Amino acid sequence: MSYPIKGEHLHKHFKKQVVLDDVSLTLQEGEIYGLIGPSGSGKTTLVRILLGLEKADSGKIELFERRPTLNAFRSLGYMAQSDALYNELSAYQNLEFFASIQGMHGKEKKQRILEVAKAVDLDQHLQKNVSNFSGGMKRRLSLAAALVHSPRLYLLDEPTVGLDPVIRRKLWTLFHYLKGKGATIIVTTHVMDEVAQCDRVGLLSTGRIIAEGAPKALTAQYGVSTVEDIFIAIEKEADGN
Ligand SMILES: Nc1ncnc2c1ncn2[C@@H]1O[C@H](COP(=O)(O)OP(=O)(O)OP(=O)(O)O)[C@@H](O)[C@H]1O
Repeated sequence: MSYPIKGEHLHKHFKKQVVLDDVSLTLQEGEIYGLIGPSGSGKTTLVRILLGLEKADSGKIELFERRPTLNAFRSLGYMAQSDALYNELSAYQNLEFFASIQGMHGKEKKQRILEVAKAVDLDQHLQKNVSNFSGGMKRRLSLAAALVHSPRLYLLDEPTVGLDPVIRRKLWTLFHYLKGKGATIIVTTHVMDEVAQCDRVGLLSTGRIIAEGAPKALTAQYGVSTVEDIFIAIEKEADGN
């Protein structure tokens, strides 16, 4: 089985704070991997290290079974927690920008922009300036920007935050569709019904992945009925309760 991304023995600290303490994870091709953990447990830091946006103090990353190059990092589909969009441009122009830096042009670019806009339900709003978008519309546009070049690997940092349940469900249908096409997805989330939709989940706490596996296998391992119960137990432990 090939693996699109692998992090080995990753360590990271900010000043005196140890954020990642020997984290290793390997994603399998075509899986949706949910990264969960208490707020501040290092999920975003881990994702940013896997993306090459942050440097680990030590440890190793492989992308598509190779030492990553800048181009390999750039080819990934990344959706950050805060939207990195150009407010003064239209949604179409934003997507055009992201498609262009991925080397797309001409008819193919235009067609793909329309496709991804439709996938996130923004095809009727492409000519609007992003400054007039709601928070949820901006999230969806950020996701469309991450999809535009059809990457094989997506790193999505809380992609559904602030979205209504109908749109959230639509986006998860889209994630499953992408998976069906062979893409691999790592997604951070606090939403437990999303966790249940992941093939595997990694629980990050105090800088370590303390448990990893299919949601059902994990709940069985912890003797609880939902992943939420594991999560709550971890938070209590972190608070010293
Ligand atoms: N650039 C930075 N400089 C200093 N500290 C940082 C920096 N980035 C993150 N941290 C700290 O590292 C810890 C982990 O942050 P991170 O954003 O990775 O957590 P998270 O699990 O993604 O949290 P959330 O679920 O709230 O998004 C936090 O205590 C945060 O304050």
